[in-house]
Amino acid sequence: MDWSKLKEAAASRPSIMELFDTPGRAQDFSVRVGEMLFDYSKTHISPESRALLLEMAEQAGVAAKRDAMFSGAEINETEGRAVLHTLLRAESCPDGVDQAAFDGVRVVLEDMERFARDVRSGAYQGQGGAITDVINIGIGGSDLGPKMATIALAPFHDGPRVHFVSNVDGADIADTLAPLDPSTTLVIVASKTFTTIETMTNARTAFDWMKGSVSDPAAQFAAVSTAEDKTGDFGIAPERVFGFEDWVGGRYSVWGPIGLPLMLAVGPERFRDFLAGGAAMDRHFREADLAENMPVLLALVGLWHNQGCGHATRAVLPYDNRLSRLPAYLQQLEMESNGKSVAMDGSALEVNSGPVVWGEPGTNGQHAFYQLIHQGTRVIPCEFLVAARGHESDLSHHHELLVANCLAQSEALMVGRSIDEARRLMDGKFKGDELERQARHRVFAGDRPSTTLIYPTLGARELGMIIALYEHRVFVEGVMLGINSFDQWGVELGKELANALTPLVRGEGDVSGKDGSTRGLLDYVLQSK
Ligand SMILES: O=P(O)(O)OC[C@H]1O[C@H](O)[C@H](O)[C@@H](O)[C@@H]1O
Repeated sequence: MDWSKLKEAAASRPSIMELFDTPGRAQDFSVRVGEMLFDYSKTHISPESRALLLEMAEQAGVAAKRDAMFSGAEINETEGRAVLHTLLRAESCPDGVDQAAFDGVRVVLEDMERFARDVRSGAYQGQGGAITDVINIGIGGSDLGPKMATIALAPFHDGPRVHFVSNVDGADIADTLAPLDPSTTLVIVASKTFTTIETMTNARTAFDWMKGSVSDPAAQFAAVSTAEDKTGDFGIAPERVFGFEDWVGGRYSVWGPIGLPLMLAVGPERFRDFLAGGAAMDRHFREADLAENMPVLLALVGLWHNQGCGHATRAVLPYDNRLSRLPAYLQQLEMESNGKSVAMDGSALEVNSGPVVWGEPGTNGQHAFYQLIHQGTRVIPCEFLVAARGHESDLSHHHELLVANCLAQSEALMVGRSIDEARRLMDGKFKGDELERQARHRVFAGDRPSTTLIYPTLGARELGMIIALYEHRVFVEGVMLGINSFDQWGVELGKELANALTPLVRGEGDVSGKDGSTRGLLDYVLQSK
């Protein structure tokens, strides 16, 4: 892929305000899927640079690679696997996919639904009565997705309380277990591999806690994994083991059994709405022309900012408090998928890989880091998300303020405040050189890009659409960068070294092979024991 034209186009970009001289820009640079609207007009992308980006998408074979993914081709070449998380939400068996795989997904979904109904109705009980609390023990993809989605759909919670434990830091599980009654708690051990050290350590701690109070602790455990044999070794009965296949990547797994805590919280019907939202975005992604395709356009905006303009980070700013974990979820989805230096063919990447993704919900971030976004020396493209309506109809004045703040931020970023305006503001308060000096601090350069994703209200369907939108965005960016978005070799080295260091932290073994810094830190730990 030749990135030089994109870099040239980015280097000679007109200002965003100039681009708005063309009538109809807001409509032309917006796209809808159902009632969801993505507005990318407040960026420096001109009709010409958009045409260039679309041409690059054509050249990269985005459409063919998308079709290959949906039909179950082994596009995860470094692990020899298909990439079929979309099958978890498919309404019919896609061409090319084995009918048995589709049927298998439906069977597990129905098993989950039966179990969720039993837990929610009290037909399945703990040894002290109906289940009041569920703890999901998992990390990475086995935690971030279900946790983010469970928080997002809080208005629909009508099941047991759901808690999440991920960190190997004993503080996480200790704080979670402290207020709970083991005899009415269900523990879900969620791990694709069922080998992840953090999850297995937390699961054993939870088991011991349970054993202290009930006669049959394993009876209050369920498991979600691709390694069903290992769940048996842990003592979990097969009827509470929900399996999935290795063609579902961890960070793409919330749609299947990894979503069990969400289903327990909101019920099987809402979970189906969540799946339907994902399937609706899949349909759009498969059927819409690239130029009208929301995930493709979101990806092109990302590539324009990162690989074109050289902006190394992007902020995800949900004006939707229940999407508070979306930035953390997207950090895994985007940075684990596209944080690579090697192209699919083993050659070094010629451009930067995926950006650093970060963010916090608005309006909180406004009172913390937006200063840098508005006046810092680096440009940070912002991605706003906002619902037109909140769930709290009796608090609509809160929501009006929320929406006004969201729109104000994207406007302020684009329009800025000139030195003349700043001088006018300071006039009368200061004079001469002091007026000039004071005015300069109050200038906003403006011309800073942002996009806005707006939807009627955050329901299960909308959440499904949003997550699938971002999944496909990551896919398109990965295709255009020529990388494999579906492996994660970069997490392995740290795990191996942690295993080797664990005995040294206990004071066992020889530290002489370690570097000076690591030896010094080990010394500190051992002396503090
Ligand atoms: O679900 P598990 O097998 O326990 O894996 C949990 C997580 O750990 C790994 O280190 C990967 O980087 C993640 O992609 C994965 O989601």
